[in-house]
Amino acid sequence: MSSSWFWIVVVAVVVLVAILVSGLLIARKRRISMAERREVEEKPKGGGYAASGGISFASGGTAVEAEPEPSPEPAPSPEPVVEHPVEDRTEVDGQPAVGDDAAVPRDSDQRTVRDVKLPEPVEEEAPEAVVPGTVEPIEEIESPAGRLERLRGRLAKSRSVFGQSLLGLLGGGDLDEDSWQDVEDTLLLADLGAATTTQIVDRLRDELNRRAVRTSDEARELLHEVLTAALSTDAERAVRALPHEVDGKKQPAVVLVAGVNGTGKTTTTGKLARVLVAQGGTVVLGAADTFRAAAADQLQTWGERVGASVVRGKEGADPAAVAFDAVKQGISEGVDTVLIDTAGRLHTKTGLMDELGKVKRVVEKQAKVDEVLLVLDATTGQNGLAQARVFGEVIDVTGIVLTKLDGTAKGGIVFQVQRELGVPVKLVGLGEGPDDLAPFEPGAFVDALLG
Ligand SMILES: Nc1nc2c(ncn2[C@@H]2O[C@H](COP(=O)(O)OP(=O)(O)OP(=O)(O)O)[C@@H](O)[C@H]2O)c(=O)[nH]1
Repeated sequence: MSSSWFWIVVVAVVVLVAILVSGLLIARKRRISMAERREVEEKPKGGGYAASGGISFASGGTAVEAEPEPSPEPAPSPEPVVEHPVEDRTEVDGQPAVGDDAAVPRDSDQRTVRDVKLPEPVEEEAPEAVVPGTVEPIEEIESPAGRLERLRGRLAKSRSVFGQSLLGLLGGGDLDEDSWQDVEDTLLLADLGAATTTQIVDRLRDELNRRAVRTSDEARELLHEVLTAALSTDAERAVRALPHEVDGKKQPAVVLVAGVNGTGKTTTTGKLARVLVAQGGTVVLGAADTFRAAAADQLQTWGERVGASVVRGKEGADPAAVAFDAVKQGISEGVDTVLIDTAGRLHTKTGLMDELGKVKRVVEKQAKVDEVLLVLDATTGQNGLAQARVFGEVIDVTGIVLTKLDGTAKGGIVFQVQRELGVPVKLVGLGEGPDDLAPFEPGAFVDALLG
């Protein structure tokens, strides 16, 4: 019994020792595996790749002065970073967020031309000048160079839709049929008319292939050349408004200004008088618009302003009689130019159109009409062309004045008017101001269109 108890105690001790030893081994094994795992977790992310600094972003526009990025680390990043316009953005933590570009344009350069307000040209204060024979001081006229600069600014509207889209299309090199269709549409939308558009597109296609145009500068040069050529004419663009001699006696130049209502005849007559007087000429203004009393008053104001005498009749008087009197006075005073402002008339009213023919015939009883300027409002587009055709049948139009070019994105009407009427555009009206009249020069005009 005692020996059996002895063996039971021995076996129990052996089992206890075995359990203790294996428990120790398992515990040790577990400690090692946990320690190893901690080691793996402590490895740097990215498989051990360590960048030397933060990623630098730069805006696409003008370079902004670099500033070190604020960092939680004591040592600032050596890499320059671009200032980040946080206040302009939707997110508040200063970090890029998905889609935030779509919500807020970060780069002001991305704004379209339409959003930009063009600065008005700075008006220089005109010094006073005195016309010989008058005591009234009159304003000095802006130089022709200044007026051309104004043309550039005023045509900016046309430029944004016309020049820029054409340059965009052509500057890209080889054009597919869709792109050529876009070029054609742009020209038609700018009122160049079907015939002129076809001519210009054909020419552009030929030249684009021949010259292998690749850059926007080359495209601009080509466009400039083709458009200028489409505007050129053999006809004289000078306004015939200077005196000449008849039988050894000075004869004033007679200029008749015609057009439908509201195109800007009176304003153009006044502006023209201003240019002539500023060049030292003497002018008589004939207010042959006897339908609208205000028109004669308007011309009278212009006369006082520029130092020209005005001949006017009673309201409803025969316009031909007023025109006759104006020329008579001009001859007797020995002035250089007689400018006759006629009444606006609808080109569809045969009676009024006939009357215009009569004005010319009556005036020519004493002096030749040297220039018949037809004033067309550029904003009326194709309608202006229809007017011009009818006027051309009644009186011999010798020059076109295209007014209100400042108010239209369709400067292209110039091309059509000249091509279809065979009459040169001589002057362009660019606003209501006294100096907003400029000579028409194809090169300068195309320059302004293309920007
Ligand atoms: N923006 C702009 N306005 C112009 C231009 N030329 C004339 N105007 C304005 O067009 C309006 C009509 O001008 P008028 O000179 O009275 O026109 P009109 O042809 O004599 O008019 P009627 O006597 O009614 O036949 C006026 O408000 C002018 O200031 C121009 O080149 N640009």
